[in-house]
Amino acid sequence: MRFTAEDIDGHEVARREALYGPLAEAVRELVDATIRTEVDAAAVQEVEATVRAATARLRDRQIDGAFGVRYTEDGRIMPWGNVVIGLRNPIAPPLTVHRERDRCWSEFTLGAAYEGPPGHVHGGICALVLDHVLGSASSPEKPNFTGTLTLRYRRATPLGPLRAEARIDRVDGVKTYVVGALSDSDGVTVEAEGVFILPVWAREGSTTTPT
Ligand SMILES: CCCCCCCCCC(=O)SCCNC(=O)CCNC(=O)[C@H](O)C(C)(C)COP(=O)(O)OP(=O)(O)OC[C@H]1O[C@@H](n2cnc3c(N)ncnc32)[C@H](O)[C@@H]1OP(=O)(O)O
Repeated sequence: MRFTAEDIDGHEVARREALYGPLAEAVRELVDATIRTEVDAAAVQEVEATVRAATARLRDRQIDGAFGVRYTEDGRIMPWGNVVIGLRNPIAPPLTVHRERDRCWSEFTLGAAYEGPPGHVHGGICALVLDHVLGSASSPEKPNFTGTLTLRYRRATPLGPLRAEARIDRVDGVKTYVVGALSDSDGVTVEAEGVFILPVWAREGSTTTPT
């Protein structure tokens, strides 16, 4: 498991955010446009060549494998490759998760890239978002892992503006039980319950390391 310390200060973090955030946002727009475009064949082929050239340019220099979770010496976490919140991940909507004591919530919009049933969010994407928001609520600091996630899809979730929220129900040793929901403007679409578990290597007195 890749947790990496980066010896950089707040200014450097901000510089990288300002550099890579707009790139990821531009690629999100590209994904949306790729799904929805109706331009002619020549224009599609021209854009394909442009995109392939842009990808090759970025690959001139790249890391091996995934981004991992990086952190600075002053404790700032940079989960920039994360599929839900990652600043550098165009697949991430991305969510900004807010916290207040034992509750977390996020308001966000899911567009054409997240479609399952026509005009509606894919059920796996609902699970993805709820897993992350419930997991965030389960612990402000420690890296809890999803042990069990149970969902009840009450009605289809329309693409568009949505809200996910979660709160701790109870804590039992290394297990934190969390409840939450995904909602649109008409109310709850998906209910969720999760058991989040502190992995062995993060437990008090553990001498094991993340694998
Ligand atoms: C940037 C910040 C982002 C924060 C939000 C992140 C949210 C997203 C979270 C994820 O997506 S994590 C990725 C998906 N999850 C995994 O890949 C987990 C894979 N499974 C594991 O790593 C281990 O199986 C797990 C850590 C879940 C448990 O293994 P352990 O060996 O640590 O469990 P252990 O045997 O010590 O059991 C501890 C307790 O948990 C219980 N338990 C174990 N596995 C369970 C399970 N799967 N479900 C429910 N309970 C479980 C077990 O019965 C026991 O209960 P008791 O204390 O009452 O005896």
